[in-house]
Amino acid sequence: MTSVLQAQALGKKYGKRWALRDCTVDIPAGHVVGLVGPNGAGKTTLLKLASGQLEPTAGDINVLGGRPGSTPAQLARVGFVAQDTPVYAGLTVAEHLRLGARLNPRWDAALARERIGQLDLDPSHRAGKLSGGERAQLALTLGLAKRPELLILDEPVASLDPLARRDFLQGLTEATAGHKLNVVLSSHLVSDLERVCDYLIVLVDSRVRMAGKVDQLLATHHRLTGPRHALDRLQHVISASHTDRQSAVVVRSDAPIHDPAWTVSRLSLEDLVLAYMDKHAAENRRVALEVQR
Ligand SMILES: Nc1ncnc2c1ncn2[C@@H]1O[C@H](COP(=O)(O)OP(=O)(O)OP(=O)(O)O)[C@@H](O)[C@H]1O
Repeated sequence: MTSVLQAQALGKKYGKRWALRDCTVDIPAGHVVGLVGPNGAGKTTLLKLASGQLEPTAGDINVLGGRPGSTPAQLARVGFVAQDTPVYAGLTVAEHLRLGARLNPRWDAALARERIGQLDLDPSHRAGKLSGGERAQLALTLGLAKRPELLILDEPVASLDPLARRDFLQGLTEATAGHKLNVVLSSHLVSDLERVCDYLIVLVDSRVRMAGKVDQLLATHHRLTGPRHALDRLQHVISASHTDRQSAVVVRSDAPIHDPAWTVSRLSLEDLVLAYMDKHAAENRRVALEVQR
């Protein structure tokens, strides 16, 4: 299998309003995939459609070769950790594990016990009394012990302090290193995604603006600074900002840029994501295409 998730013209309406519209995406297998985009881009809606919690209003979605949530077997293959790391406040850590064992046919009790031990969580502690970081770790443990083929995490670290975020992401990296686990993780924190993801998708207004392996994306995008009049010599402009004479431009190019008018520097992943999220970016790309003609 080459894709874990394929969506074709996928749409979801709440009442009269589209939350996700005409979304076409192909998420390859064998990666820890970061999903990033502005508020309201449709990330949570897409992830809920992928885990079978929502039904599409339009289009098709296919996860691990099946329709999300269509059968108990399909449900068992996909794990989902929602925003705000949902756990039952009144249940103890041990009761969460027992519940996980009862609800999940592929439950890995040894993995769950081992992780809870490593995290130094008291099994008799009620989840409502755990810190935000501990709750997130408990939710991740439940997601991993389900032994899914695809684990979906929707902004799992949003409310955590930097130390708890680091511990959570480290736990995720360790868990994925040992197993053939596909992960799709949404977050606004690009630096966090950079730490764990080897593939990145930027979703803006339901559309995939950028997708690819992180190392390839960084190798094929460049920041250029130079005189504004040299702008029309550039192709594949992703974003641009100008002063009267100077322009700072993000371009996509597989080949090195040798035009002496431009000073070329490397981009951070965060700058690259911002360039694609820039609301003028689509307009810039259109201009670049016109320049090419
Ligand atoms: N249950 C709902 N009822 C009505 N509208 C909704 C519902 N859930 C989401 N929406 C709307 O759908 C759009 C997409 O929301 P979604 O939560 O998927 O975006 P997102 O990219 O995950 O945003 P964020 O980064 O803020 O979490 C938004 O305009 C949102 O207001």
